[in-house]
Parts: sequence; structure tokens; C-alpha cells
Amino acid sequence: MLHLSNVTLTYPDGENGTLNALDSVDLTVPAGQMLALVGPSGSGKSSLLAVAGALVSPTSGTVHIGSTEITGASQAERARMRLNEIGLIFQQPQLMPSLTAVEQLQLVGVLRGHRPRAVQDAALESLAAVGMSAAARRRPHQLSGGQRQRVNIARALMGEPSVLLVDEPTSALDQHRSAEVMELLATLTRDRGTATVVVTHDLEFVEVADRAVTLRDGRLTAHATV
Ligand SMILES: Nc1ncnc2c1ncn2[C@@H]1O[C@H](COP(=O)(O)OP(=O)(O)OP(=O)(O)O)[C@@H](O)[C@H]1O
Repeated sequence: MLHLSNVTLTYPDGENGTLNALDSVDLTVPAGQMLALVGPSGSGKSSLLAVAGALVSPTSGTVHIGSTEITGASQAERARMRLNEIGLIFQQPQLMPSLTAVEQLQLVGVLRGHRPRAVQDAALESLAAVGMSAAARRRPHQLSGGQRQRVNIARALMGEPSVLLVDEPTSALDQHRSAEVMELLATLTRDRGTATVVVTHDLEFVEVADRAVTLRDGRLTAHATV
């Protein structure tokens, strides 16, 4: 479960002014639900993901992941949450050119202090969950854009996160592949019980989500029912 309560994020703006990138945002995403987040450019979508992902501390308000309040947590605890509880998926898959698909995932395990062999099964299982078993030994240049995004998603699942934060996952993909990736995210959300937030510009994919909200000037409003 992801819960934001009265979250405001303020940046300095101009000489003496300030700008509320997020303004009194209340949001709850239960486990196993996928929320679509839409809104015009500059409305605060990336800011919301950054705050929910413990990358940026809000100016005021609280963020809970499960029963842990990440806003009040120490630096070390926030780092632990980022590693173990939060899966981040960005627009462009950031894959290492020299590593195979399975090695990209094993690297996450190694960063957590495990040996590559010890995390191989988890890596292969994660690739299977996104339909990429057959391409486990391929390097990024041998994969299509859609396949690279699947590896990216599989990597985010490696720590069995309870929260998945996804920023425009389909912006580099054609319509058909975009639909596949959104369906995959919806399935993973249900199967793994993650609280998932997907930023999307594409209103067509909003209906794949359980619920949609719109950000405008940092304020959240309900989107038309989906
Ligand atoms: N580090 C920063 N310093 C100052 N202002 C910032 C900073 N980051 C974001 N902003 C401002 O906060 C507001 C929200 O930005 P944000 O990137 O969250 O919007 P967005 O909805 O993700 O936009 P886009 O769809 O273009 O990516 C914008 O007005 C932006 O200029």
C-alpha cells in the first residue's frame, strides 16, 4: 500500500517566489491496484513519483509504504526502502550495453550483496514473468525496444517491491507494443500485489488501470471513471 497524505513539494521560483510542484496531495494506492496518473507537462507527475519513491522529501505531509513512514525515516532507512520496497521504471530502459538480459537482473542482486549464482534463479524467474525467458542470454542491442522495456520491468521486480513507480513506460514504443507493456504491468500488479502508479500521456491506456487521477498545477483531481 502506498499512501500520500497532504503532501506539498515547494521549489524556489524567481526572485522571492515559490512554486508548489505538489499541492496538498492525498492519494492511496492499495496493494494489487494500478493507478494511472495523467496531467499536462509540468503538472507535477515526476515530482509525485520522486516523492513516492523516497528520492525527494516533500516540504510537508507524509508518505507511507505499508506501515513505514518514509518521510520520517533516516537516510539509511530510505535507502533500504528504495532497494527493497520500491521498483522504479523509467521511460527509457537504462540497461548496461555489455550485459545479457539475465546479467542485468543479477547485477541488482549483486548490489544487494549476493553472489551472481545465488540470484540467478530469481533473475530467470523474473524474466519468465515478463515473457523473456527465451532472450535471457541476449544483450540489449539484440533486443527490440519492447523487449528492452520488459527486461527493465523484470529488473524492477527483482527485489519483490511492494510499490512500482512507472514513468511513461510506452513513450518509446509503437501502439501495439505500448498496449502489451501496459497489459503486462496490470497483470504483474495483480499477480504480485504491488501498489502501482503509472504516469502516462496516452489516454487510451488509462482504461487498463483500476483507477485514474489527474494532476493540474500540483493538485490532484479524480479522472473520469474508468
Ligand atoms: N528541481 C526543481 N527545481 C525547481 N522547480 C522544479 C524542479 N523540478 C521540477 N520543478 C517544477 O515543478 C513543476 C512540476 O514538475 P514535474 O517535472 O513534476 O512535472 P511533470 O508533470 O512530470 O512534467 P512532464 O510531463 O513535462 O515531465 C514544474 O513547474 C517544474 O518546472
